Amino acid sequence: MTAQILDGKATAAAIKSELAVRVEALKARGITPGLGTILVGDDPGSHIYVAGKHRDCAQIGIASIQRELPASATQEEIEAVVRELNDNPACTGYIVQLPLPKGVDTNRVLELMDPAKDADGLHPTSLGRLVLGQRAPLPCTPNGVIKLLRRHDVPLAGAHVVVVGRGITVGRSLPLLLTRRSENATVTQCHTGTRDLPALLRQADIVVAAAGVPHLIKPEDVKPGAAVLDVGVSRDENGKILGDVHPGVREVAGWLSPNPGGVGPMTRAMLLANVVEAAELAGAGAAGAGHAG
Ligand SMILES: Nc1nc2c(c(=O)[nH]1)N[C@@H](CN(C=O)c1ccc(C(=O)N[C@@H](CCC(=O)O)C(=O)O)cc1)CN2
Repeated sequence: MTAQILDGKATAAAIKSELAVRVEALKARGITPGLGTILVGDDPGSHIYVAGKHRDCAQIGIASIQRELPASATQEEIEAVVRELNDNPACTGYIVQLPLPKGVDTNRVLELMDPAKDADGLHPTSLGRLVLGQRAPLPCTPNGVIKLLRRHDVPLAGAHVVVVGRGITVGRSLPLLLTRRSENATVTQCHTGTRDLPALLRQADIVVAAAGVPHLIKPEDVKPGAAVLDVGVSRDENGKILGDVHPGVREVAGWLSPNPGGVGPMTRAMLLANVVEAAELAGAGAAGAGHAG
């Protein structure tokens, strides 16, 4: 068997075209969505991702507000930029690119953000709302995983999904999304402390590998026909991406999201979707207020 490729690049392009139409409609009503980014330090991956996010914005008509700080920035300096974007009316939503440099209190920075401007779904209020089943911006990579599966008709209801990883951008929140009634999957969450990971992987209908361990998922660990999504990113000495999934898995899996070209572009598309949706909601609120007055 050779796996069907879950093409994140093409799927993200289709989603971006749909979003461009919605941005045009917002602009016709005098609303211009603006995405802000706060990037601290020299992490090469983070610079690539943030540049990609602003390229995407330009493509679909979202305004860009970029803030960059050196790796030596203090907690206070970073927090001052957060406050500035909270107060900046051109910035309708923003993100703090993670990871922040060592020594910075990430949770304090995230908590200081105006939750109404959280474009990443990583503010404690957004994550709390997700737990409670309330409307909230969804974390971009988990939402991208689900949209990628849905747009390729991979069955989710009743599926056993093994999520490998417990980081805040993917592993922590993906099970929350997958177990909503609308998805109805059953999730086993694994991590570096999991005993006999291969035994659990072999039971999975869907594997989401987000551990950041190169080639952790081997062909013999995958049930024939399963969907395997490669989310983890490590880099070799030349900066080339090494995913969590061994290349041989392609011969066993039924579906495979490549890395690069799989979930990464979907993460960026879901960020744009959060920005557009927040602008639409704010616009609807403003219109409602106008009628009431
Ligand atoms: N504030 C956040 N920080 C981080 C998040 C996040 O969702 N919010 N997720 C990751 C990084 N990330 C988004 O910021 C991200 C990762 C990958 C890609 C992407 O398009 N990757 C390309 C390859 C690009 C390359 O050559 O390196 C692909 O997979 O094809 C976009 C965004 C951690 N931080």
